Amino acid sequence: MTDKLKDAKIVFVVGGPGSGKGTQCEKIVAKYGYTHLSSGDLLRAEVASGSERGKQLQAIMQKGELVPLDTVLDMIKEAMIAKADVSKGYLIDGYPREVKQGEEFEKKIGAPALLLYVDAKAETMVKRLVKRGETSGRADDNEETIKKRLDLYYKATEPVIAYYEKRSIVRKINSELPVDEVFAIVEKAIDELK
Ligand SMILES: Nc1ncnc2c1ncn2[C@H]1C[C@H](O)[C@@H](COP(=O)(O)OP(=O)(O)OP(=O)(O)O)O1
Ligand SMILES: Nc1ncnc2c1ncn2[C@H]1C[C@H](O)[C@@H](COP(=O)(O)O)O1
Ligand SMILES: [Mg+2]
Repeated sequence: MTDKLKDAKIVFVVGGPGSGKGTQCEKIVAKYGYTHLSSGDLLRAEVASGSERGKQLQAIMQKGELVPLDTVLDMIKEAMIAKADVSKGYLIDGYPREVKQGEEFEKKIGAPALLLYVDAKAETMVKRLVKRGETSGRADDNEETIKKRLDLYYKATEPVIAYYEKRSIVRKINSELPVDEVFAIVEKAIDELK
């Protein structure tokens, strides 16, 4: 574990592709001043840098697959340390994607205080992503890759929720509702943390 992060308030934000994780994180940042770290955004920044590693990551992400655990965990840890002196809390969005990622995070960084489980129906997620794909420029917002991302979510990521439910830190958020109504549920979960 890293000393600089030993007292960090950590919130995992988990949910299917297009469930609304990033949308809710933005609202949490605006109200609570937390640090938002999306593993997907960190990876896309590496891709955008044009590095050799970025090229390899792009190929994996375009197929809707998961990048290697160490790559993403190192990026998150580095970004957390960079904000350690000023952060009021961390939103770790899109991580863990599988139980092993959660275990390794806890060994190397620390334990989450809360897991926000952003829940929407598959049909809703697909519709949102297809629409987002009209303007996002994301190489993975196309129907073929969306299907793979969804399949992988149900297979690899849903078990993460069951794993943390045993510790009673999971708050399920109904993301079928309009954005502000979803946020009202999120606020209650964050307020309980204080
Ligand atoms: N409650 C909502 N109602 C309607 N549209 C929503 C809602 N929440 C988010 N959206 C829209 C905004 C985006 O265009 C799209 C996906 O939301 P977003 O927050 O980017 O999802 P996400 O971060 O979970 O997806 P990804 O896993 O692909 O990063 O859906
Ligand atoms: N935590 C992660 N582990 C492995 N791969 C990841 C992780 N977070 C993001 N990725 C890769 C694979 C995803 O399909 C893309 C996009 O992520 P998103 O959360 O939808 O922005 O990046
Ligand atoms: Mg997102």
